[in-house]
Amino acid sequence: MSSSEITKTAEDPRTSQSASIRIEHVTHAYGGVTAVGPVDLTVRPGEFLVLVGASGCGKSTLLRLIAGFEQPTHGSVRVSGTAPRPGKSAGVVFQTPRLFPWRTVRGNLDLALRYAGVDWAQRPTRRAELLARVGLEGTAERRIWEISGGQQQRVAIARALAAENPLFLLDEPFAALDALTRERLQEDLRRVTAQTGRTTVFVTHSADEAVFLGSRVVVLTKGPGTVALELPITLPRDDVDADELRESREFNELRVRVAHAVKTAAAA
Ligand SMILES: Nc1ncnc2c1ncn2[C@@H]1O[C@H](COP(=O)(O)OP(=O)(O)OP(=O)(O)O)[C@@H](O)[C@H]1O
Repeated sequence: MSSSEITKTAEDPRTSQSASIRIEHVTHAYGGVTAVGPVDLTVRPGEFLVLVGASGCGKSTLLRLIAGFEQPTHGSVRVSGTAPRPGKSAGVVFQTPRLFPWRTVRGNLDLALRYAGVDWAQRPTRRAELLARVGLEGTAERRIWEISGGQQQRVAIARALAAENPLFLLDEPFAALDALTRERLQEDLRRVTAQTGRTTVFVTHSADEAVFLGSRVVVLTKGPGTVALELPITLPRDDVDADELRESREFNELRVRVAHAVKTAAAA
């Protein structure tokens, strides 16, 4: 299957609500110290782009620029043609779930739905849809501190999906989870993004995770990060058995290629 078949196009109904991203000659400095760039990148509607690189190369900074939380020092970032608006242009998931621990799952999701302007009467239906989408049916009345770390991260994903933003940004969301939970969440995220067709940018250290999730992987050089490698991931995205995929020769060849590029870029 070619990468163009995997990457949904603008005509695909699943991507009609998806964002494009254009990053042109972008650098970002904190107090005069350049953290990332110069970077040029284009993300097409419906793509699942994964940014990989060594610690400190600027992955989170790039994601924060796309979210509009930071402004580029040079160059421009455009989401569907306009400057990103913090908290509006994208649903964002961080490494820690950042939920209200004393509230229930329902309470956390209802806040997100209210913030997204969803009518009170529609909230129960939307909430049930979101919980089903992230595999959390039956947990609505549990408090955040009563559920596991993996379940909390699922709530964070559901919350980020609540506003139906055309862009979904995730910054190492599974880094703190055990290996099995991490694999389950990767599988669910792969399914959810395939269902919604939403443009997604995901940050990770892991070559394995990058190849499993991405329709394209971008490896950054060590800080200040620039693009060291862009690799289309030509693995099937719909109706796949996750274990078979992880054990396939194609998956492992791509994984080795990305891991090698990360190592080389970090040493350069
Ligand atoms: N708010 C900040 N103020 C000053 N420097 C910062 C700030 N945020 C990040 N940096 C610096 O910018 C560089 C890139 O950081 P960033 O967090 O973007 O990298 P990263 O690749 O996401 O790292 P990690 O994988 O460890 O999370 C680092 O040198 C970091 O110390």
